[in-house]
Amino acid sequence: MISVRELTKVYRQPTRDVVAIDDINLDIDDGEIHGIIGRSGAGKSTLVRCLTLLDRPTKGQVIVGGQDLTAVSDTQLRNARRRIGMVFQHANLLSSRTVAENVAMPLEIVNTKKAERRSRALELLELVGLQGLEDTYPAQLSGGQRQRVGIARALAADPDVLLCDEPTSALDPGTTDEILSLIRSVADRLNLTVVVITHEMSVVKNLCDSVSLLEAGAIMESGKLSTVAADVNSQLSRSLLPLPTHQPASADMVIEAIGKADAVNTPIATKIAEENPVEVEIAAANIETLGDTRFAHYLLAIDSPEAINLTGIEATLARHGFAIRVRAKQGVKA
Ligand SMILES: Nc1ncnc2c1ncn2[C@@H]1O[C@H](COP(=O)(O)OP(=O)(O)OP(=O)(O)O)[C@@H](O)[C@H]1O
Repeated sequence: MISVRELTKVYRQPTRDVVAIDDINLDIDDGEIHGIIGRSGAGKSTLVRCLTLLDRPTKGQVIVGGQDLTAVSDTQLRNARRRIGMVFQHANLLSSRTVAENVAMPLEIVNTKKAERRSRALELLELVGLQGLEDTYPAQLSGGQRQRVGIARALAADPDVLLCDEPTSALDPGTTDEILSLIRSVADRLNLTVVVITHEMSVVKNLCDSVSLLEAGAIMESGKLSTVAADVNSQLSRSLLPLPTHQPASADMVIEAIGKADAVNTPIATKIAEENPVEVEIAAANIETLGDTRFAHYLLAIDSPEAINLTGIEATLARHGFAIRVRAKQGVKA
């Protein structure tokens, strides 16, 4: 549905060039909700502008529904943009217009008749849970309600793609949860492909099927949430399944292990101790559900009076479905 190929954006400045987007490749399937997470300055805003061609990429392609937006005429681009609904951090509603008129604005631009605009607005307001508020004004609404209006407006022209730029960054945690479940439910119902730009891992955890980590304009990691989380060497996994910060001062060996699904039910410390001549302590643990899958992330402190046979421990963990990363191994057999 959405393919990005070798996308690059360089801002030319008098003294230096700023590479804001650096050779990005990305494929997002139909109906998928993809999160792009990055810190301030990572290039998120530039990427959003390049995805909609509001900013011309220096190089590369943005292909939406089989159409390369970098290679079409201005008229074709305007039409293509109508298939992409935008949700912003602040709903950016017009204060002089009613809620229904705000929702219908994308239809006004394409000269849809007034009665039809009204009926579409009412339908969408019901979809986002704001029935009865059609004739109120934005100032009479809460932040969460305003964002619901923003979502309804993004859906007015019946898009295939929803591009959400920090959709919950201005909201409190409870309202954030409500807006994320609304995005999920409209995406499912209308079979939308969704791109969510965020700096918050909780948005990725609660909403997305897949994720990319953007750093200094480049994608460092990308994949399905369940695959990325299970990768013990992944930077994203460490943020998706964070371990408590208080961890053991020392042990002969310290291992991080991540398992998912059935592996979560295994008493892994007992299994290691049964199969290897060592003592095992679970020094830190995090058990979480991402999407439909349960994950266990452990920090195992292993001690032994003798040199430790790492291969044996690795075999036990692998047999029970755990991927591991050895953090410290002063007690390991050479
Ligand atoms: N118009 C511009 N001219 C020059 N440099 C720019 C321009 N827009 C962005 N940049 C630079 O590109 C890089 C990426 O900026 P961008 O605003 O896309 O990051 P961001 O991840 O959206 O950050 P934030 O979350 O703080 O908005 C930064 O180094 C920024 O200074």
